[in-house]
Amino acid sequence: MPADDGTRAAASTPVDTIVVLGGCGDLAMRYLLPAAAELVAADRFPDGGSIIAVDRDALDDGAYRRTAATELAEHAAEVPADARDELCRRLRYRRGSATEPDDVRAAIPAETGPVAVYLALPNTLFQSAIEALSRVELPTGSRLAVEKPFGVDRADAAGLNALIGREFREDQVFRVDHVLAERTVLGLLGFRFANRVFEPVWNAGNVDAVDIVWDETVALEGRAGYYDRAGALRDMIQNHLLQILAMVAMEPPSGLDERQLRDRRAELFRAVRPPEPGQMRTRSRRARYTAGGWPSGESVPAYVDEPDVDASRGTETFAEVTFTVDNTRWRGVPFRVRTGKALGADRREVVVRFRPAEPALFGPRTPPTVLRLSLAPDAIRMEVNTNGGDAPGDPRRRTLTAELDEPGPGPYSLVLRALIDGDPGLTVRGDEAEECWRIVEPVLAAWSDGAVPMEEYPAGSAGPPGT
Ligand SMILES: O=C1O[C@H](COP(=O)(O)O)[C@@H](O)[C@H](O)[C@H]1O
Repeated sequence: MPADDGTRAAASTPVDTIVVLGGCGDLAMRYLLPAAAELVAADRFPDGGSIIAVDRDALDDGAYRRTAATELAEHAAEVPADARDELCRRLRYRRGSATEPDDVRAAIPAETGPVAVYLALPNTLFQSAIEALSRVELPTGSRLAVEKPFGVDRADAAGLNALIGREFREDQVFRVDHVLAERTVLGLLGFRFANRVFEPVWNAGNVDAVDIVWDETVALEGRAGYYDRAGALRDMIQNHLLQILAMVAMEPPSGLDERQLRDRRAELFRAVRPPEPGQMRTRSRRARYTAGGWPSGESVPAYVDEPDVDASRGTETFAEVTFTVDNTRWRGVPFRVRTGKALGADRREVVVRFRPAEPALFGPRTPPTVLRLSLAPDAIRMEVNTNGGDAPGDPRRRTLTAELDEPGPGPYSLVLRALIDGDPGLTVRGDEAEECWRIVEPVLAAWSDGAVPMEEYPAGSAGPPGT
């Protein structure tokens, strides 16, 4: 780690310049610029602030702004046009390579205060981009944002952490996981800890099982170059879904600052157990979509026939794993985590199934209470029993619903604002990233050894049979 040379306070000095390495890429165009436009619209982008995009395309400021305006019209259509135009005026473009120190140095304005450097790059370039950055004298208090997946396995993540740690203190590093900034995920803190009623029943004595589901209708969206090397488990479970699991299962923090929250999540990750080798076939599933279509009539080719997919890699587009949490609160409770692409419906939710009520009054078939914390649209639903009007012993199912539909910044806007402010609480600490790899590696190994068969499901269906 670099010496704490008295610049610690500077890490939380707001920055007004964000340098995006990979400024022409999908992440920048679909997520970062729209998020920045939202901040401009909400008057939360720094006064006089700018985004400097660095990429290899032969563009100048004007051409980059025109490209960005077209992309913003598509991906940030709900942001008022004047805010999009204002953001475009704040964009600069520098042609160069993210892995060439001279190019990166040339993109940093002279006489500037701290900057944020955002690696919006394929993760195969992280190491060389960080090595290049290490040869650039960044202004004191500058910070680094890195996208996921953070590394390709635990050893790789540890190597990246060590490399980053030579140049940046941990509080200057933002390993972005935008799902942590999703309203329902963030709202888990208030739901669990700002109510008296849930915490006492939030344990193995009362909870039967937890499901964390992230089903997507979208297929590859032109991202085969990345996705075919990642697969569903690395793309979604190693990071986003394990982070949701931690927010559901962690112990109460003693404060809401980044240190307390990340300590609690890291402690929870250390207790998460993947299936034992002999359980892999019953506690994990992998599958990939075959040709099919959506109810709109649009047809979808089989995954293996998608452009740029190498069928010999055997990449899964659906993954399901049942983890356990080896601590006093959760011992014995299955946490089933599942995600897939090209499915028939979008479904993103945490489902907490409680143990059945005592059967004495309403009988053994009374369904248990089920709590559904849904994302997109954000809502909390609790399926409970009452007794019906006709007879006292006739249970009726009712749903208590709270829609969380207040307008507000999207997750990437919160991520960018936190980066500007220097608050890494919504990001992943180095030890969390390594633990998450420790959790999924045995599953990846079992799958690559062929211990779990690759199943199939037609695109547009509910997933492999029985899921
Ligand atoms: O990081 C990723 O997330 C998206 C899902 O998040 P969303 O906020 O865009 O809905 C997923 O489709 C993608 O494969 C993954 O890389």
